[in-house]
Amino acid sequence: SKDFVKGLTVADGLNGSGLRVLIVHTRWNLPIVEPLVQGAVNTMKSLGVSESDIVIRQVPGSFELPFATQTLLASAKAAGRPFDAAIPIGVLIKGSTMHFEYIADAASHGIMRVGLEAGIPVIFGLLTCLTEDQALERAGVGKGASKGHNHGEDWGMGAVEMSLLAKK
Ligand SMILES: O=Nc1c(NC[C@H](O)[C@H](O)[C@H](O)CO)[nH]c(=O)[nH]c1=O
Repeated sequence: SKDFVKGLTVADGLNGSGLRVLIVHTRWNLPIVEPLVQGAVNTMKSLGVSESDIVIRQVPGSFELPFATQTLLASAKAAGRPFDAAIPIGVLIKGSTMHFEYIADAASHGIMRVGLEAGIPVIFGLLTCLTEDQALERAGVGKGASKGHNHGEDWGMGAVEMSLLAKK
């Protein structure tokens, strides 16, 4: 398999056709969140997921991601249209207070718990960055020549891979 990113390679033979995936993204830091969402969508489509099977919803900030993911997974299941995976996407950038730490801690533990309790793979789509440049780099829109790597692409691949793991 070709080298997808340093430390993460493409899992061979991923076929995402027929999978339904939920993306919940924040409006906080939207100029960085948008390329992350696009990276996840593009990668999932390249792995066979239909655009109509990718549902995109938004919330104010990362603290709202666990609740939104939980409630949207539950309502889709109740409607008989369950999701195979969810990708909550948010960008936390350290400010001058401890706010960042508390949200990062709450959101990361919350996102993990939602997946385990729902029995549906939930990808950790949270960037926790100390500077804006770090966040831009990890959304593939960095100011440097390389522009960095879009982690949204990894999250899209992970959603397909984890959905198939659960189905085997
Ligand atoms: O503070 N910084 C950030 C932030 N704060 C808002 C928080 O997530 C929540 O929406 C509010 O506290 C209201 O519940 N949300 C982010 O996604 N990134 C940040 O960098």
